[in-house]
Amino acid sequence: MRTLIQNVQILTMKKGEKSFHGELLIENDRISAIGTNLPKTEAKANKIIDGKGMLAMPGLINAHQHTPMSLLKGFSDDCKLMEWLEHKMLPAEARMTPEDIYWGAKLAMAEMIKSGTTAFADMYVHMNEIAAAVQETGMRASLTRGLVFMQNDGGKRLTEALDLIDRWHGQADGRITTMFGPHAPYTCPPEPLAEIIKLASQKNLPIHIHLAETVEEVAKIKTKYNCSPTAYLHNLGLFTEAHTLLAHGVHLTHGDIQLLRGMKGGVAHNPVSNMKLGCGIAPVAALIDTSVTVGLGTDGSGSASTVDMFEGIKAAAWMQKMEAGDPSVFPAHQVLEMATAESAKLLRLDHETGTLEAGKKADLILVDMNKPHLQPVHHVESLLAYAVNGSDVDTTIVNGKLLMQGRKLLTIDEEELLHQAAIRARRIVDGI
Ligand SMILES: CSC[C@H]1O[C@@H](n2cnc3c(O)ncnc32)[C@H](O)[C@@H]1O
Ligand SMILES: [Zn+2]
Repeated sequence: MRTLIQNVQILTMKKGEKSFHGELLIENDRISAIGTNLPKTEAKANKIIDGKGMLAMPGLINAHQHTPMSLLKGFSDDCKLMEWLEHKMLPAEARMTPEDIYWGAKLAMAEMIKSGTTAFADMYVHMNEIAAAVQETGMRASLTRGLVFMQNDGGKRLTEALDLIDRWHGQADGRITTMFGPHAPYTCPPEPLAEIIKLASQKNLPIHIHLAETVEEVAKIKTKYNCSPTAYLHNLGLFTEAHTLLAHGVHLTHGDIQLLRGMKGGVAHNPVSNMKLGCGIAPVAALIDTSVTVGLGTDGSGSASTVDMFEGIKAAAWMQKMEAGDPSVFPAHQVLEMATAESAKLLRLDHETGTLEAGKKADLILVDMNKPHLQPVHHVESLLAYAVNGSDVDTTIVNGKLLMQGRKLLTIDEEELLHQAAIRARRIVDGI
């Protein structure tokens, strides 16, 4: 199958490359050619997409998500993280059936496809159902069985994590990869955490974990282990043993950031969730100055209310400009890079996605720029970072396959999805 997208403005997100008018040829799952006036592309194509008025860019990569929490959006807002988690989310999650997880995950995937996300990192439970939803929807995902060791059934959960890895790593035409997912320093004692780090190192698989999200977490770990959450993970060898995706990293001291220097992986910054839960402002500039990779995530819509990465892009830029008291920090190109190429590094997918290049996977979106709020186009990247909304995405392509065109979902029955989500969400929260 060869698809040609012609007559389109292209932003590759390759370092130092400006946007240009041209064409892009997709052969099966990969980009085979990209540029201006490519020779004989029309003759080679089975399908032609006219990109007039559109902007082609790499699909956005959501580096931290809990997809089934889409069923809990708006259920508990305006309260502190621990209260939100312990009194609202956990009781609701205890009522979710595997089928609820499947439909909740699919609901988040529909929202992601419709707002320009092509790949995401997920941490949750009942991962077979989430993997099945990924297989059907056509998205790319790095899946993690979240591991909480507060009760005695941690062993069973670890077995489930290993089962996810055995069954799904590399499946769905390679669109699914897996990680280990110890939930957070405050839910994972040293012994099981050390075991997980050893397993991740042996299997050469990454670890996805929440870190230093609240001041309460920092105080808890200090009381329990007499160190910071970051030092706790460092002392267990995490940052040298495994590629690590750290979600949040809000409360990091200068000393903590030094412990992250040279780590494989990096930090998923979740500005919307952090602001909405009143957690604080992550030291993104200091992390980047220390050569720590910082990608962008939304967190689940149970906290963030939305998994629209274009909202995250705006929030990240504005939050850092405000914090620095300097509008020149985090310019448009840099925040777009966080949501694409840098997030790809966190998912260990940068050899395949994150930029538009011949040879890479065809994971890309077309943004419809022919709208009042997106005209005139002085600087494409400024509009993408500060003016585009998720609903401006017209077309979403993953692994060379169209998942949405003209805003119509092509792999999901939207009507059935909305019906299932509504009845299930009502049942789950009823009486909590
Ligand atoms: C064991 S699966 C994942 C687990 O994480 C919970 N969760 C969702 N968002 C957050 C967050 O911001 N901080 C900590 N934990 C979070 C989710 O409810 C699941 O129980
Ligand atoms: Zn989270």
